[in-house]
Amino acid sequence: MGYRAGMISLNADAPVFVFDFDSTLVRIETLEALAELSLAAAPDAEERKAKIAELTEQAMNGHLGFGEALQQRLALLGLRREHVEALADRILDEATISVRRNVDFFERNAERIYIMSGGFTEVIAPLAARLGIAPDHVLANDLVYDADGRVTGVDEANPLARENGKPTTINSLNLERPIVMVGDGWNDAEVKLSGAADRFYAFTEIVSRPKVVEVADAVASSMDELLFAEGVSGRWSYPRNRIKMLLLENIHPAAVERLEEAGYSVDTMKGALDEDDLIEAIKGVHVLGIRSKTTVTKRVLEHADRLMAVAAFCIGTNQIDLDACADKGVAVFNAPFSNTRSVVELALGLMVVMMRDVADKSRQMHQGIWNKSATGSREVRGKTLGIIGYGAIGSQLSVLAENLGMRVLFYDLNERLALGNARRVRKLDDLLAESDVVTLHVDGRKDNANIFGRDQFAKMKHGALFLNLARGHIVDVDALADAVKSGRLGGAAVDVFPEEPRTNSDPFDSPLIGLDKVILTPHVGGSTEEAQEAIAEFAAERLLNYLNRGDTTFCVNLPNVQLADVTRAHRLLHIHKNQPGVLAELNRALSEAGLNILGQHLKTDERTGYVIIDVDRDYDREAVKALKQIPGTVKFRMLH
Ligand SMILES: NC(=O)c1ccc[n+]([C@@H]2O[C@H](COP(=O)([O-])OP(=O)(O)OC[C@H]3O[C@@H](n4cnc5c(N)ncnc54)[C@H](O)[C@@H]3O)[C@@H](O)[C@H]2O)c1
Ligand SMILES: O=C(O)CC[C@@H](O)C(=O)O
Repeated sequence: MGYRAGMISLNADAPVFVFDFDSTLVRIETLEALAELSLAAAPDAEERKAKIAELTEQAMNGHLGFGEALQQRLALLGLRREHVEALADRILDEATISVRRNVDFFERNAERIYIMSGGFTEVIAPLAARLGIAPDHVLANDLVYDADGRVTGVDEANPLARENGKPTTINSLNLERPIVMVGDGWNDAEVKLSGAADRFYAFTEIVSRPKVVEVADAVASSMDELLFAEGVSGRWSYPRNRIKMLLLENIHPAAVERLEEAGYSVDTMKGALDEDDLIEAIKGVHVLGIRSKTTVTKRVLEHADRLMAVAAFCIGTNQIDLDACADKGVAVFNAPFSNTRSVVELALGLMVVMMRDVADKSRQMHQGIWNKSATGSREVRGKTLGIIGYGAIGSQLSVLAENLGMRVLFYDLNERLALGNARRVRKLDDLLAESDVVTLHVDGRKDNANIFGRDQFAKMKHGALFLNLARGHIVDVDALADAVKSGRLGGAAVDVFPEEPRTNSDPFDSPLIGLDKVILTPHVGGSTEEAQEAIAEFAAERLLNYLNRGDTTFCVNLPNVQLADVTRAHRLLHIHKNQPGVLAELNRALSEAGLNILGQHLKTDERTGYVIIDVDRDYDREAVKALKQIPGTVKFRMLH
């Protein structure tokens, strides 16, 4: 279980915290979990479990006295010692996610923390031990067993077995005030309502009960939120669940899982949004996740009131106005490698399929035509492959194509290391004149619009094959359609188009539709299960590193700075326009604020400067705000 360490300490005048257990420190209700174990073989298991769940809800909402509900539920359970032990054995895995994230808070402040539950000491004990909470700070019911290990009830002398058990228990302890009660149920609310606690937080990470929320002093949807609200000097400068992420275009669930596990609030949508809808949706959003169909324009950014980062869960970032993002201090990330192998495999497959005319043969077969013939059907072995754009995809394709026995030529604007026996050509025309197959793998920068048109098709070998799995706007599709119709090209495979539908329910149109010798695929070069999962993990990690520690490694529009976690320091992150004087002003403000600087990094590009300063935690919080006022400041945030 991924528990984390850090530094969160309470001041001497801090409150005593009393935490409920079920649906607060753990995501389960103990009695329901025990029912799963004890009723596994019972013929009427479902009925009894439903009854137990109903009694739990009634008690938690205050419709049934807790003591009575406990007795009735125990009677339905048929519980034995081994069931209780089995649940205790796995209770660490049931800890609530935000509790795992804040285990250091419990460890460091165990003396001011109690766990109080109508559940059972034996089940709570392992988690309490993991959180550093001593047994005498665990207030819960003790089960009574008969000689055969059957549970016969609970220790009736314990007030927690009866109505108003929690307030009675707290009062009997004579704890220092103030006391903060945290829980999801009505019996937790009762502690405050009876005056036994000073503040009550309705804890809603697992379940939110309107009646409980209504009487609460505040709602804590996670431990982070609770610590923030209580002003506990903690690991996080801002509760993570208040940071809203919007992921569009059916991004793989692994990303959602990773980001939610880290404590952020994530909303998802299946399709892309057009500019107007995105303008509406982006308000209040801190992080936007997209793929290739969502365009992030300057106009969208003008309405992005909270945006800190955009993640392209793909390679291409041509759909994002990168400069406008930099000018707003919005960091943009992508996943430059994760789907490259998938594109390469599809390109190779399409080459073989086109060389053998498989698509047309398959279409004929579906029409009942048996056309067994070798005419026009060739091997790829020995043919010349011309790769335009020898980057992550082009260069991998080069290696695999050589392994199939192809001769490889490539053309790239930049110097690139030729892999294997591949040969770099200086002029595109030379590549076009020599290649049996020409494949495009250049990036989607604006300058690449229509770089491949009538002139280029005219310079290709007669009957050569053409592939575009890069970006739609790079190729003049009318010219491509004419080149196929005229027989100049022997075939084409196209995965990307100048106009692509935003969602699977929108229509698709292209001059290439219906042409023989043309294979069309709906921009799926990188759409494999492996690639999508790998992208999700890669991009989510980049976002977390940026949000949690300011690391901009792999950022495509801000200076890249690799940073370690913030420990024993507060981190100030200052993004500014790269203009004279900002750094001098920054240092002046830092010295005026009396900060003890533990570490400093500065990196600039032509547009932007990024300064990261780790400072001793003892400083004047107000003085630091002066950093925001420095002329040229684009964004300032703090992490601790
Ligand atoms: N079909 C899909 O699903 C899919 C999936 C992933 C990537 N892509 C696209 O594939 C393309 C290649 O991706 P990559 O990761 O290999 O990119 P990359 O940035 O690693 O490589 C691109 C290469 O093209 C070169 N280049 C750029 N413009 C050029 C030009 N006009 N002439 C010659 N060379 C030029 C660059 O110097 C670079 O070496 C991108 O457009 C990307 O968006 C498509
Ligand atoms: O998944 C997508 O929408 C785009 C895939 C591909 O074009 C990329 O840029 O990685």
